[in-house]
Amino acid sequence: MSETSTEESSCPNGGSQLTLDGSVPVVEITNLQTKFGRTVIHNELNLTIEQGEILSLVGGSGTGKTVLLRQMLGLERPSRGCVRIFGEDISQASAEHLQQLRNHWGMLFQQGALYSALTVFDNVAQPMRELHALSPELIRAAVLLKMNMVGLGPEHANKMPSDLSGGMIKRVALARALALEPQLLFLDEPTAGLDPDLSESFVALIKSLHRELGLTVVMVTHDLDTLFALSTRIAVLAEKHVIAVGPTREVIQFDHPFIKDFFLGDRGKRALEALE
Ligand SMILES: Nc1ncnc2c1ncn2[C@@H]1O[C@H](COP(=O)(O)OP(=O)(O)OP(=O)(O)O)[C@@H](O)[C@H]1O
Repeated sequence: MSETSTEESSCPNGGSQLTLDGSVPVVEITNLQTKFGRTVIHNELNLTIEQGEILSLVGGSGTGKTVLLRQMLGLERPSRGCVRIFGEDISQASAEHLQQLRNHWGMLFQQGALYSALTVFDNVAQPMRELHALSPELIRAAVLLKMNMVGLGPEHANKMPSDLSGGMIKRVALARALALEPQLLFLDEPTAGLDPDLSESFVALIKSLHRELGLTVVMVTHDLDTLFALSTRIAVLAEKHVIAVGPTREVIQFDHPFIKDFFLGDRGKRALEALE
């Protein structure tokens, strides 16, 4: 885990605030502060994400979206405050426990991040093999099932990442992110680098997987079409914290220069019109 300047990163006693239906939120971030040296990136940042949401994080460049995502993944520790995932304080979790928790979430990195020396099959199988608990037959069946879920037939199993198009790399990376049947999926710029048609079909795939698997999704994206098509709520990062969070239509009404620029420029208006 990489270190920011840590002062007292911990959660208040007493456990998670329950949601309206009495369940524990999937993600609960409380009074989070992130400092690199003297530079404060986040301050008094709060965010709760409930089961089944697709929450998109947006904000200007350098507002700390990626850092926040990495903190939710347990890859970075905040300087202060609390990050609970499935009710567990992950900044206090031991490396071993964090590894177990990681099996409950999947991550799709921006560039796909496939192992270039491994075939499609082996890339998807890798998280399953790391469990050291599944037989080769079970892994084979599960890999083919995950490939099928993302629209890749068995004929692609022995291909190398260098043989794949950008859209296929994203699909393989998504199959790998889903390998351990996570309840929570993190997406970093899922449609970056895809042309509009591929982007649209990848969005449709995420939408159907979200529905079928009952996933909770946390996404960082600059792409307004992707944002509007997928998000059940949007959280806007500015001035070191979440300045607005809610359904798209509510957030875009919020009176803030970043929100006006980002959502109500020409591109934003076109994307909104396409949604109506
Ligand atoms: N390990 C680090 N050490 C020092 N500064 C860092 C570190 N990681 C991130 N930062 C700084 O924290 C700030 C937030 O970075 P982050 O990558 O989270 O921004 P972002 O909102 O994702 O930006 P973008 O939209 O441009 O990708 C940046 O100013 C970055 O330089």
